Amino acid sequence: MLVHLPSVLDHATLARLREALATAGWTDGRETVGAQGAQVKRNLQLPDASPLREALGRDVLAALARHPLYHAAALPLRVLPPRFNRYQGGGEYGFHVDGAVMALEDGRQLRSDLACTLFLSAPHEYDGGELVVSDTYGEHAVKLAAGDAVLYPAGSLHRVTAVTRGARLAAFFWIQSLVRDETRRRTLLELDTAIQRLVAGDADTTAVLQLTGVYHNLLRAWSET
Ligand SMILES: O=C(O)CCC(=O)C(=O)O
Ligand SMILES: [Fe+2]
Repeated sequence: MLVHLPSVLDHATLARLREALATAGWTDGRETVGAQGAQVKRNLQLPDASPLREALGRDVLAALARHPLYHAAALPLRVLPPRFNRYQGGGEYGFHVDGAVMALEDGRQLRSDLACTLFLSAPHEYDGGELVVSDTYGEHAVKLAAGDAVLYPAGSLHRVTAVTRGARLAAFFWIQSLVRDETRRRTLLELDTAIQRLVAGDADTTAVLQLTGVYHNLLRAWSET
């Protein structure tokens, strides 16, 4: 399931992040992947130890914390601090699957259920740079407005096509969800969305209450902490 999260960043925050990244010190993106990833990865990243990455990563997480669809779709339990990447001059990232288990800074581990890319460049600023996610329905090319994000399964084959003009800036990170199974996560999102629609309309409040109970009881049954 791919979920589009519109307007994660407001204009002011987006402008501030872009200004900070314009003068940042970038390093080879191959530093954060294994041998297989290194064969297909051609991009730049902010180094993990960079204080700028930490500060901007906090801004990204704070913006996501205010986004209702992010919570409804991801049901986040743990999140890896965001990284920032830059593709330019033919830079690309070939088909790969993200590592299943990642180390958090506090020594705990994170199972990467979901990956998230937050676009920081507008589509007209670069050619190429589509995030292509392959699933049982085929390949989906994603290129979003600056400030928008997409959630996709970290276990899906995905790639970023070569950026042949301009530069593509993005933040990316991984999420361990309270609900590991994608079908269950999708069911909860659909139920949640339907309930929100009923609440916004003129629905029978007793029925809405009952459905809300069903939602929470399914979440209780399916969530792992
Ligand atoms: O740049 C992107 O949109 C995705 C990057 C990616 O797939 C990765 O770093 O594993
Ligand atoms: Fe990836």
